[in-house]
Amino acid sequence: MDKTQQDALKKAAGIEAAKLIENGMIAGLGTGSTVRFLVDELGRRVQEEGLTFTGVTTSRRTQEQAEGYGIKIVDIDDVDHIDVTIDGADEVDQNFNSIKGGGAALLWEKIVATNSNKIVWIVDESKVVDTIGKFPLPVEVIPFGAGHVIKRFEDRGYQPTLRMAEDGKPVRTDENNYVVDLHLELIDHPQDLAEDLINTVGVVEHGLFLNMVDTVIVGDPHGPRVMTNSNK
Ligand SMILES: O=C(CO)[C@H](O)[C@H](O)COP(=O)(O)O
Repeated sequence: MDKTQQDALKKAAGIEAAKLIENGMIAGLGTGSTVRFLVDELGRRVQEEGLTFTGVTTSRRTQEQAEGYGIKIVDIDDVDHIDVTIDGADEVDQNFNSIKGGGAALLWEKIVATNSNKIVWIVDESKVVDTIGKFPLPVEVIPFGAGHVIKRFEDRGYQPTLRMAEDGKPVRTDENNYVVDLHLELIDHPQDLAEDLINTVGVVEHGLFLNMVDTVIVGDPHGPRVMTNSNK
């Protein structure tokens, strides 16, 4: 699949998901290129159809895009609930285990998702896999002592790399932390890995989102299809 085809599938999933947002809702808005299409469509509905809703965003990038359309964005601590969060994902398997954080927004994404009544992900079909792990697993790490955390990951065979920006400096998250990507190829025991990572001092959060999502809208050449998680 080339990028144009992939973008068309991302866009179709984003437009489909935008239908879930109704007047008066509080909606979590994710991060990434698929979510950009979602926010474009929500912006269109706000401007052309008079849709009114309040957004909580998972990154400053999404906040800027949404506010550009006149969508009201508030701080997560200014709302007592989030009706639904719509976000992208990097990989998702049939058990609804997923890797997120390709866009370095995993920490806010997990906080917003954890505080949402319903979680929806929008992906193109290439993101649906048998077993997660081919996509490098992002881990958000405190800069102080990050070299030692990376060394620990190396010792455990996780094949870590510090994510670098185009300016040659480490990528910084919205919380000013680093992102370390683990090149694991196959994650057979995601729960064990998640526990190991979160118990490593210096790790703030990891990109394993295990059985959190309710619905995945998959951009498919035959039209968006829905995967529903009945085991959550
Ligand atoms: O987790 C994310 C950002 O941290 C994104 O949702 C994920 O990387 C998918 O991005 P895209 O829609 O660009 O493929």
